[in-house]
Amino acid sequence: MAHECHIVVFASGNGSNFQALIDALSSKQFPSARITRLIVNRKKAYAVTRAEKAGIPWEYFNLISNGFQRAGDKDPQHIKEAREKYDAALGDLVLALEERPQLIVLAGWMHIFSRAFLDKVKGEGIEIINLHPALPGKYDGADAIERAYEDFVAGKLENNRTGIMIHHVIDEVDRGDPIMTREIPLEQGETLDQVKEKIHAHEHELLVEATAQVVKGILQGSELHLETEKQ
Ligand SMILES: Nc1nc2c(c(=O)[nH]1)N[C@@H](CN(C=O)c1ccc(C(=O)N[C@@H](CCC(=O)O)C(=O)O)cc1)CN2
Ligand SMILES: NCC(=O)N[C@@H]1O[C@H](COP(=O)([O-])[O-])[C@@H](O)[C@H]1O
Repeated sequence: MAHECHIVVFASGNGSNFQALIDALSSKQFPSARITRLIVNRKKAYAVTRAEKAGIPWEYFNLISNGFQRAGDKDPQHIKEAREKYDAALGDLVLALEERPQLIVLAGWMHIFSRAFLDKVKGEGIEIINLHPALPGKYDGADAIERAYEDFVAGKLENNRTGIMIHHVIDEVDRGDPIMTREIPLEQGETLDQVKEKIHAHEHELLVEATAQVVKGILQGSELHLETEKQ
């Protein structure tokens, strides 16, 4: 049977990048892969609607509504412990999936993982990649597009260019090795919404390209493993 790469997508919002992956995987050009689950941490994420339309099972798993953190609790130690318990439970959830993934794609997932998730999942050989709307080493964290645009308007954006990247996920946020990057020039007079629209269009392309590259590597690795086992 042809080997197939199982992908779990994590999202927190609209899911347009998730949709780009759904559409790409239905084409013959994409290497053998299937999105076996969507995981969201926001109940109203439109990504859920996209999953339902595509017949992809989905799971809502939230730090507060699943009881890991009390709403309004501001104690830093409580928050740290709650996040670690949530992350460990989310890792267990992934590892318990009937179709265990070989790849996790963070497509607009707005939660910073602790090592409680990363070590558990990576320890089982599952790769994690993330889409970030900035170039390596620039605008780490949330609201990257808005911050780059603010610098552009203030005449402080280097070469009047921002960009996007897909990178391996490590503990340090947005500092994992880049897989693919793309520079995006900003033009005088562009509004923030126009810039966002332009960036999202590039994201949809690059995320598909980068995911296909990672999937090919996973499939080749599996074939090599199977060959070795036969010897
Ligand atoms: N350990 C890692 N976790 C995550 C990474 C990563 O590289 N390492 N990438 C992020 C995705 N991301 C940027 O690409 C990102 C997402 C969210 C945040 C953030 O500040 N989150 C806050 C909550 C914000 C909110 O709920 O609106 C938080 O988690 O407290 C920063 C960067 C995914 N995880
Ligand atoms: N730091 C992570 C981050 O900012 N990710 C960004 O969230 C958006 C999700 O859009 P989508 O829900 O339409 O795919 C995308 O722009 C993605 O780069």
